[in-house]
Amino acid sequence: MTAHPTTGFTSPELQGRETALKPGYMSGFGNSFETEALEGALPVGMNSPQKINFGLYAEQLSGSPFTAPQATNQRSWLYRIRPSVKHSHRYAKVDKGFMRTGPCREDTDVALGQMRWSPVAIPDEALTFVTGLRTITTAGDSDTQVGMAAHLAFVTRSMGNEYFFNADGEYLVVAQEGHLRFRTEFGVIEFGPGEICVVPRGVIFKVELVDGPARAYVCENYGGQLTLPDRGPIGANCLANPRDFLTPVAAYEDVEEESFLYVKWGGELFMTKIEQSPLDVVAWHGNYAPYKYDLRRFAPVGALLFDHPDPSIFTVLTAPSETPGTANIDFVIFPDRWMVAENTFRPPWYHRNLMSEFMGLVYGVYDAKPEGFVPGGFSLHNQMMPHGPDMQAFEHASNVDLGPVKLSGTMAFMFETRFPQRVTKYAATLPELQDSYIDCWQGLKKHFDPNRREPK
Ligand SMILES: O=C(O)Cc1cc(O)ccc1O
Ligand SMILES: [Fe+2]
Repeated sequence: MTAHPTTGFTSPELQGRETALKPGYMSGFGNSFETEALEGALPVGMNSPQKINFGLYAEQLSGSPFTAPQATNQRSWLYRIRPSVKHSHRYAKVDKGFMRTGPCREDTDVALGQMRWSPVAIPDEALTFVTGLRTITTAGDSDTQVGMAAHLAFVTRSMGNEYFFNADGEYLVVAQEGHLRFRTEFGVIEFGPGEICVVPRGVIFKVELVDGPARAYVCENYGGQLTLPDRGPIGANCLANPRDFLTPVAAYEDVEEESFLYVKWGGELFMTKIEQSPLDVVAWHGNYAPYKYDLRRFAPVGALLFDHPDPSIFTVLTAPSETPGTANIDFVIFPDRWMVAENTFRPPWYHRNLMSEFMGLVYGVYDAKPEGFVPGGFSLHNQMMPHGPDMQAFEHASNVDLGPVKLSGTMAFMFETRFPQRVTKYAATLPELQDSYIDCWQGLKKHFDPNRREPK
């Protein structure tokens, strides 16, 4: 496997070398990349010559309208053994299992309120990334390209001659247990707990296990692509830095055997049989491609003297809407960090929010919920539903001596959207749904005393 000579990112050369860059990846966010698995496969200076080296076909994959402004225009050119159109016969609708797509208003008896689930155990049955995808919430409408879905993915079996693409949105996959290998049209991405992988809408891939059964949280973005947030007065550095995003170098399969291509389109699942592997892209260039990111590379910026800033300072990626500052999705993390604020209630404040908040915990302890919110579990604080630290966290944070404290070994995250999130029937009927969640605030005491003044 060799990358394009001009990029310098050739995987064999990097193998075994102590380098910031992992073998097989190119660094940067939203770059115009170019990479070839066979030297000379990329046409030079043009996209579509009359004939292409090695008898390859040229194909454009557009992630934005052709006419999108330069800053949001996304497309890649793929040089492949056969064009994708040869990768499909007639599509047949197949059982979509527990996959749901917004708008989805399933009849559930679930009462309005704050919700939390214990981790759902990885099932014993054989599940691929496709059959093991279980939708927890949906928001907005995939047809109008607004909103999102939050899913759990259980993977107990690698996909062999099965491949998949999602026409309804892009996937942001947050590994929680076990490593996953995404073999995509663009190359191979391997990642595990603490890392994320983003697969843009329409990109064909299959998922393999690396070290045993895996569980992941997945955000499906129906809207415009996830991008880096503007840093404003923070300046040119910190938070998620572009160089830490890794896109794979080209890698292809030249496999002539019957394969099954699954397609999620319009909220339904379809399948078509093809005669060969669709991962036959020998070279590609462009800025529309999958990538991975290690969340531990996130450089947090926070309160240096007093008060608790809004969690938007921990935004890793954002999918903007047409309204400035009102995201279709913000992907926010709560990583290791020092707490140093003086005379401050340090955990999240009590709040009610226009945006709805789906949270998960990859590992460690979340400071607002030391009990009950455990790795692999998840919670939903929907539009305008009040929430905040549980009684135990409130009493502790209100009375503890405020020296510098490091929150270590922790990684919580939030999928935050401007839309209300509708809970699926699957999620509403899970035995892991915690009936007693709201009791965590029941013990909050009345401390009010008109004569009590805190010392200045
Ligand atoms: O609800 C939560 O736990 C997430 C959250 C964290 C925080 O520091 C401030 C606001 C917020 O919604
Ligand atoms: Fe919140």
